[in-house]
Amino acid sequence: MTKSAEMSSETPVRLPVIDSSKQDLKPGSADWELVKVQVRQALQEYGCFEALFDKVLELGKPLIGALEELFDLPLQTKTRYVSEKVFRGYYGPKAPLHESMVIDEANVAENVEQRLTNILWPQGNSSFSETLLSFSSLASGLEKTIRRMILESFGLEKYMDKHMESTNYILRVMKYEGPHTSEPTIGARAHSDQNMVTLLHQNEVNGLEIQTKDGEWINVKPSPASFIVMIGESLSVWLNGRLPSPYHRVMITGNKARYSSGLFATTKGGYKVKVPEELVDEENPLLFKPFDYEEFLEFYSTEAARGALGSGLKAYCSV
Ligand SMILES: O=C(O)CCC(=O)C(=O)O
Ligand SMILES: [Fe+2]
Repeated sequence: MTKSAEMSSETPVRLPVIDSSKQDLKPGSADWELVKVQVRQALQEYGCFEALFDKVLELGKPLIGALEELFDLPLQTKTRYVSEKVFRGYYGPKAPLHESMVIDEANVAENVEQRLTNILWPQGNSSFSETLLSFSSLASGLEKTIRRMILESFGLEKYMDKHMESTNYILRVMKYEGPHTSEPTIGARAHSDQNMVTLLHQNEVNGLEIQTKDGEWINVKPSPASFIVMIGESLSVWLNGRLPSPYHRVMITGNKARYSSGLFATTKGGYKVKVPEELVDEENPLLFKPFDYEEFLEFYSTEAARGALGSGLKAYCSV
């Protein structure tokens, strides 16, 4: 672990950076077609890229302020936030570093307000709700653009409405305590995301690392005006393996806390994720069976299943 962390600090490889802020980024425009090609290339190679998106810059400060306010609450307040669904609610503090809160349908105002904010602040906290909502709607808007580009790049845009109708935007906000050492310390173990597409934004404390096809770890140093965009296993499966979902981890050093926010586009329960017939032929046999993401999560939530499945979703639904 230490060895590869050292290697990563020396590697000059950088994630592709794609300007996604252009005013007229409308389907069919020249800019759209250009960005679409860049997105497809980056995802093919890394399953991931840095999307410059000016509008997120001004949200940075209020967002980090909201996360500080949230994680500074007493533990007995934070643990009031629970959910009957797996992988939602409050997690932590996990030794030694990590806490997080996860909420469903984070782009829906009433949901954020009633299910999260009012539980933590019974007297209300509208600026907190508004800040989280602004982040979720900005990120989900960009996610839609990117999803459309990906689908178009495979000639599969006719599935776009179905994709959007079945999407649940989950927000996960995270705090990693600084370990007070210059030795890289694990904040999040190496994993690939199991959902469709992930968009990440962080404060100035770096730590995210992405593994390349060659097994090298890239240190991600995002601009404050960007999102890191990553393909999850669900989309990789839907595309019959055509795009990779990258392995990544978080390594923390130093004294400052790292805050990050992730918008996870997932598939609602009751919808099957099924490889489109256009991607299956003699040369490309069907690799994955249709699955329900929420059923998968239920199954995956037990320690034993995680051990048995190893790589997660792909093992669960492989033909
Ligand atoms: O904190 C980050 O930047 C990444 C977190 C992550 O990989 C995850 O929540 O799946
Ligand atoms: Fe992740």
